[in-house]
Amino acid sequence: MTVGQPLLVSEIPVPSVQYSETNPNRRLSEAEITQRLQQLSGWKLENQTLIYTHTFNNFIESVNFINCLVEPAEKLGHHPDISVSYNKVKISLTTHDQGGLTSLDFQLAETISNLINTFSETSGKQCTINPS
Ligand SMILES: C[C@H](O)[C@H](O)[C@H]1CNC2=NC(N)=NC(=O)C2=N1
Repeated sequence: MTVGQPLLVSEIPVPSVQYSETNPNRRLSEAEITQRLQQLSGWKLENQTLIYTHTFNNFIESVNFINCLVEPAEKLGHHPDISVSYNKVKISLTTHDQGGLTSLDFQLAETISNLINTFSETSGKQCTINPS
């Protein structure tokens, strides 16, 4: 990754394999959620939803960051709910099909945390979506 260049999303660390399982779409128990949440910094739990709010410098950065979420979401086949208020982006993750949290939410949360860290370190503050 080159500072000043758009961030190539495919360079972002992929979700860890520690939660990979035969059925990542299985609804997790309360105990599993509590355990997994401990390893996820900055996210809070509200009504079977993982929530993360990040403050950027301005609206352009907020929108650019949301664009960075397209590729990982499409790759996982799992999509965040997003709200934007100028420089604040609120990301909510839950598995709508299951009516609760699954491994997919934790995988996506981890990816998003990695993305935010890398995004904030690059002066380009935008992502290039890998066409492949
Ligand atoms: C068919 C398709 O894969 C499903 O509808 C996926 C799409 N993305 C999704 N994203 C989220 N967050 N929850 C889902 O239940 C969900 N379902």
